[in-house]
Amino acid sequence: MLFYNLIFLIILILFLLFLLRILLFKTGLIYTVNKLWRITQDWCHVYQFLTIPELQNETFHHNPLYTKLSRYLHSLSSIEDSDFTNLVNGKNENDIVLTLNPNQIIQDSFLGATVFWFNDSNLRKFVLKIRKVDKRRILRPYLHYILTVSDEIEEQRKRDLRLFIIDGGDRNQRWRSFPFTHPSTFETMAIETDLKNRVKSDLESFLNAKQHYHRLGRVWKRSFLLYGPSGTGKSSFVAAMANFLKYDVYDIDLFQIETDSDLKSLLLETKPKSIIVIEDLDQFLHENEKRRTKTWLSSSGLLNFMDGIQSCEERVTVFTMKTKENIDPNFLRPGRVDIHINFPLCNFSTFKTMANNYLGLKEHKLFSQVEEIFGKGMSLSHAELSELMIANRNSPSRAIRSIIAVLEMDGNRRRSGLIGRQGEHDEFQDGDEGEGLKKIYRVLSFKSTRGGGSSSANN
Ligand SMILES: Nc1ncnc2c1ncn2[C@@H]1O[C@H](COP(=O)(O)OP(=O)(O)OP(=O)(O)O)[C@@H](O)[C@H]1O
Ligand SMILES: [Mg+2]
Repeated sequence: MLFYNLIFLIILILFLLFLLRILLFKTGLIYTVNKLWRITQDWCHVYQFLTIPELQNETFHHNPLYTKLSRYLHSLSSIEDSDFTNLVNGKNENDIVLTLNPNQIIQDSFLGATVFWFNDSNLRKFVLKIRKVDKRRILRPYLHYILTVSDEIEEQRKRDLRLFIIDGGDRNQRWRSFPFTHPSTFETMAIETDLKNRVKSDLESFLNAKQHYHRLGRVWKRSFLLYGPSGTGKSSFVAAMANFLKYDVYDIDLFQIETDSDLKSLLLETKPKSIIVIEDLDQFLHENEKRRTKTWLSSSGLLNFMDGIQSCEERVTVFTMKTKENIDPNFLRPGRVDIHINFPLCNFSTFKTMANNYLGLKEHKLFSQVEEIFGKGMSLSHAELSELMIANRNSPSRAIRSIIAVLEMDGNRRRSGLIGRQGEHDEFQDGDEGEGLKKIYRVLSFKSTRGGGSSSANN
């Protein structure tokens, strides 16, 4: 009997403890208990207060430690849990950042010790409250740790990529920059795995090849030509390269450049660790042949740029064009362009990758029909396929049926010679769809005067 009573008592105690836990969490009592516990601890310890003022006492110069500490404190997760926190906009309009409220106390721990920080905004200083017993043990390594973390955060912030475009209006400040947030990566692009890996390893070896280039007396730069019809992913590939390398992007619209020296000075204003993109080079070269005005960028100016005469180190240059036909081979020779990558229209394999990415389809009964049509030589660009898939994303069967219909319609038209696919011919029109990176960044309000499964990569 006694045994059963004991078991009953244990179960009852466990149940009550369980209820108490729920009560504490749900009602905020746990918070009050924690606070009381902290006050009790405060009574038992001797604390020391260290201040970090914003201005250095005698000189009234800015105290760099204050900035670094502020960066560190604002990155702490405990700032989210504290009673009062300010919400302000970050550097980007869409960022919301938490900042320390005056007299708000936040907690941090280091090497087993707990320290407290608060912001005395009237006197513009941060105050560190640290137990005397911990001070000798942790203060130096803790401050050192703060500086290291703060530098890392700053480094990361600086590496938030930016897209630079030419500001036609401002003669003094030619480059205008915006956050580069394009989500394209080599993983999200439907391109052959082999090509993807070759490009990635080429870029990786470029990153580590500074000494190698210099030993050979060459400028440490790499250049790519991406060519293929419209909508096959050339601009998306540039974005993927930037995200892979963590390089900023400078988008050069050759139509906005008036003279050779203009191009030169623009290049000299670019920073290392950047990709310089020249979209639709073929279009420019063809139009340039027609114009021949004196105040226009010359072919030799462009060739000098490609040769790296301006010595722009640590840059990757990317040219895009629809076709290499009728292009002066001088522009394409090795050294000026290191790697040529062809961007053809989709084949069945790229279609399957995109069906998997966009529709979550690995297999479907209509796939054999699609394969047959691709086998007959009919095709669509990645842009066309992705549009059809996105528009019908709620019904994969409908998506594939509409792709089949468009492919067949396209094939019939092409057989009867009604249309030629854009980009298969050397037709270059003003206001062409291919405004490249600017098209991607249409969201930016800045207006410029003009826009500006792969098969092979060959050295
Ligand atoms: N390989 C790909 N994988 C997945 N989607 C792709 C791929 N290529 C293109 N797309 C889709 O097509 C759209 C257009 O691609 P993008 O602008 O990169 O083509 P482009 O070759 O630069 O065209 P243009 O010559 O007209 O400038 C992209 O936004 C993307 O949605
Ligand atoms: Mg493009």
